[in-house]
Amino acid sequence: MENKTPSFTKEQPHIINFDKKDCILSTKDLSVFYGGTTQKLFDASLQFKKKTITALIGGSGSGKSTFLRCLNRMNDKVARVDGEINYHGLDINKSNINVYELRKNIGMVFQRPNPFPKSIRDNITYALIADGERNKKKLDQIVEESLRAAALWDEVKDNLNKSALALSGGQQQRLCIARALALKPEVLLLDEPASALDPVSTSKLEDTLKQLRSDYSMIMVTHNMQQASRISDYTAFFHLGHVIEYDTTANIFTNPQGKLTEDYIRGSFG
Ligand SMILES: Nc1ncnc2c1ncn2[C@@H]1O[C@H](COP(=O)(O)OP(=O)(O)OP(=O)(O)O)[C@@H](O)[C@H]1O
Repeated sequence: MENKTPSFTKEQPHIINFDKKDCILSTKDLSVFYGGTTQKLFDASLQFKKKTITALIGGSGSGKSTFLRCLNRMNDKVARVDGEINYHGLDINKSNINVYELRKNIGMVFQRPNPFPKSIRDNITYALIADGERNKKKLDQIVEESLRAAALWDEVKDNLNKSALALSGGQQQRLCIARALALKPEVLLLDEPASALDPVSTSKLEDTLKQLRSDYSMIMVTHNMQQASRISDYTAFFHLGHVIEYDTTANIFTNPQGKLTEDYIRGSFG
C-alpha cells in the first residue's frame, strides 16, 4: 500500500518552550483552512518570549504569513482558524474577542509600506483621534514619541504636515511602525517588513527593530536568512504548513536538529 506520510513528518519537530511567565503569546494546535477545507497550516504550537524578536522562516508558501496573520485575527474573513491563541490568559481565537481592541495590543506592519494618503502627523494621530483622543498636547507628544521610537523623528520633525506619500519607501515603512507604536501595542507582527526596501533602508529598519526589542515583543516573517540571523533571538522554520524546528536563532543557524532545517539553511531548497 502506498505510504502517504510525507517524509518531513517522520522528523520529530524540535520546538523550544519557555516558562509561562516569560511568554507574551502562545498558540496551541493552530490550523488554518482556506475555502473551508484546504488546510495550509497544521497544528502549530509555539510560544513567543517577551521582548525578543522571533523570525519565521521557510520557503515560499510554507505558511509563515498564514500563521502570522492568525495572531491578530487578520485571517478572520478569509479562512477557518482552529486551535488556540493565548494572550494574557485569554484565547483570542474565540469569537467573543473584540478584534479592534486586540489589534491595538497586537499591531501589524506589512510587506509594502501602506501609509494613509495624509500628512505624517495625521498618519500617527488618525487611530487615536478615532478612539476619542482630542488633547492636542497629548497627541503631539505621542507623535514625537512614536516617531522617535521608529527612528524617524530627526528626519521628519520639521515637516510633520508633509504628505506621508512623499517619504522614501524606507521612511514610509518606519512611519508605519510609528503608526503601530502610537497605539502602544505589546506585540508587533511584521510580515517581511524590509522586502520592498533597498539595503540602506533595510539596515536602518533592522537597527530600529533592534532598538524596539527592549520595549516590544516582535514576530517577523522574513525570506532573508541573513536578516533573521542578524536581528532575531529565536527562529521558527516552517515547511509545507508544518513547524519543523523552533529554537534559538544561534542553534537554528549553527546546529539545526532536523535535516530539512539544515537543507533549508544551507540553501538546498526554498
Ligand atoms: N487568502 C488565501 N486563500 C487561499 N489560499 C491562500 C491564501 N493565502 C495563502 N494561501 C495559501 O496558503 C499557503 C501558505 O501561504 P503563505 O502566504 O502563508 O506562505 P508564506 O510562507 O508566507 O509564503 P511567502 O514567503 O511566499 O509569502 C500557500 O499555498 C498559499 O497559496
